[in-house]
Amino acid sequence: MARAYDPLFITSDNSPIDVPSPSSSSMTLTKDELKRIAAYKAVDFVKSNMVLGLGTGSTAKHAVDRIGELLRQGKLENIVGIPTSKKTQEHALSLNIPLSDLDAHPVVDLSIDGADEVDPRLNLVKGRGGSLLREKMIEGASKKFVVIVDESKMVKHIGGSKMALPVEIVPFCWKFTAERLRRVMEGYGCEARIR
Ligand SMILES: O=C(CO)[C@H](O)[C@H](O)COP(=O)(O)O
Repeated sequence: MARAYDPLFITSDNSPIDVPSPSSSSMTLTKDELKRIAAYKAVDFVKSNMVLGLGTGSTAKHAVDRIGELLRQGKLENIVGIPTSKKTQEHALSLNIPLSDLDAHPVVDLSIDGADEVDPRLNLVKGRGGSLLREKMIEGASKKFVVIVDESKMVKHIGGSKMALPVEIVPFCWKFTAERLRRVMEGYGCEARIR
């Protein structure tokens, strides 16, 4: 059962994992420190010889940092990362994490990423960081997907944060697609807007 820890962990087999509460000392952890603690915990799932999907965003960045650190220390070996964005690609390269793609590695052992919203049934909104398509491709090809979120991402229902729902479209005739989306959303109080 999920407890009110911040952050909360969930895995693709739908079983929430409790993370020990941050230090009980009087030290107050910032949101970014909590993200880092959660991200490091996610990296506990990483073993040598894995093909890893590397997520995008401020939370996933901590996981990539940790993977780089463990490789440098020799605690992890023979890791191949598949980045979900150009930004993550550059970051992983700066940490000397060997990279590949889905053509060369169509099966991914584990992906680690953040999310924008999570509902009680573990439905997610992802992609506000702008890498929705790559994330869906890489994380969809993964045997296991660890999602790292803090409490601010937990919503009663998808859309609960009232923030934009990302939809990635191809540039070709984008106005046509935007109009189709507008029609689909008609009556739901949404507007389709290009970011
Ligand atoms: O989906 C994503 C990128 O497309 C991110 O995982 C999501 O936006 C969460 O980002 P952050 O960890 O910075 O809050």
